[in-house]
Amino acid sequence: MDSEPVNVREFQKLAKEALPKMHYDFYAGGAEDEHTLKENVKAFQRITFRPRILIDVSNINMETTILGYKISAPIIVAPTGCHIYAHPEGEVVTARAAAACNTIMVLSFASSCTIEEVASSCDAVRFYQLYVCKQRYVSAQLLARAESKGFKAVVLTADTPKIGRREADIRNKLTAPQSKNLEGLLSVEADSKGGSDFGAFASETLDPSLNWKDIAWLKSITKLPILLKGVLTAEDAQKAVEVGVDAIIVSNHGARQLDYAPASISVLEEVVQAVAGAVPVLFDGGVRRGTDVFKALALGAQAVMIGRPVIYGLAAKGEFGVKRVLEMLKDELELTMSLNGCCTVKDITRNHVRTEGDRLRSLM
Ligand SMILES: Cc1cc2nc3c(=O)[nH]c(=O)nc-3n(C[C@H](O)[C@H](O)[C@H](O)COP(=O)(O)O)c2cc1C
Ligand SMILES: CC(C)CC(=O)C(=O)O
Repeated sequence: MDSEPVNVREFQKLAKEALPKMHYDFYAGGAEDEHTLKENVKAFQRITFRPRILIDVSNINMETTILGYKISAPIIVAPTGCHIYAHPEGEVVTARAAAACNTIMVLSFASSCTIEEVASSCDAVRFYQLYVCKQRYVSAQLLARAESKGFKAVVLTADTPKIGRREADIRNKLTAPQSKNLEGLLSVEADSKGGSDFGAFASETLDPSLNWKDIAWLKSITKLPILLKGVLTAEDAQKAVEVGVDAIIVSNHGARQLDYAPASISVLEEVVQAVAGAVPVLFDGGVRRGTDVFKALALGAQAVMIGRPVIYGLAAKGEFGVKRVLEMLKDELELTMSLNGCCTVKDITRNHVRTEGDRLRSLM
């Protein structure tokens, strides 16, 4: 592509050109037939607006707060592993870009850079994403390090008791992650049996016995607020509130875990209704446009998290690329708010969107 990208999707093409196939496929891929991967994006396309007119939109304010922390717009950086494949300096660069955009980055447990490197890269509010390992002391130690380095919340990813079947990674024989955080704590060597070493490492490391009772364990080892990531049903949303998490993240892990899990946006409202305002609900999966951000907010999300586009920005143009991705989404959100007649994020309501469900109900 000769010209500068004009939207977030165009960064994907640049990233594909910039990266070795094995690493591009790791970032871009989903589980099995990638049905959910496509649905995450397509389901947004089935939601339309009910824009309101003749509202003074000369001043738009996108600011919001997450767990009391002010951010410039309801768009934050999702936890994604292995940024070193996209940029030689890895997550440190992503962290700087997020900070420059006045937003929160969630640092992945599978980050290439250490917690300490990211913490000292720049001043910003950051959250830490936790996987629970079979060797629980590893998770406990990493969380303690994040807490001592000023991370403000822990995102417990609950949709990965085992790693999803990512066939591109198996075909490419993806190598195990380079994780400086784990040095001295855990070996990344694993027997892939001819498939992906990355998958083999994850299978040997993730604790499939993790269950609802372990939220009490997590609370016993940290004072940080807990966000539970991977909720897709009303039942689990209610349980999450009962066990006392501080926020819920509606997510299907960017369609990398269970294929034929629902598109995240298609279940957001179900979760929001079940939670009934008890805790904030965040959202991720398939957000590629400011219009997508608006739709998620209209269906009850407090903020959205961005996964792949951030990595594509990093791979294509480093810190500038991540900033551009976040700015493009913010600019598009601002315009979408203006054209829907909303001056602040609080003005965005359920009445501003029409979902597939609404259309079906209107036919009955
Ligand atoms: C390359 C890649 C690595 C990921 N690594 C993690 C991870 O370490 N922890 C986690 O909770 N989620 C991880 N995710 C899932 C993201 O946090 C997020 O749920 C997803 O990417 C959102 O969908 P999107 O990519 O369509 O924006 C990863 C996603 C991708 C694409
Ligand atoms: C399973 C992890 C080690 C990484 C991850 O969450 C991902 O690649 O989606």
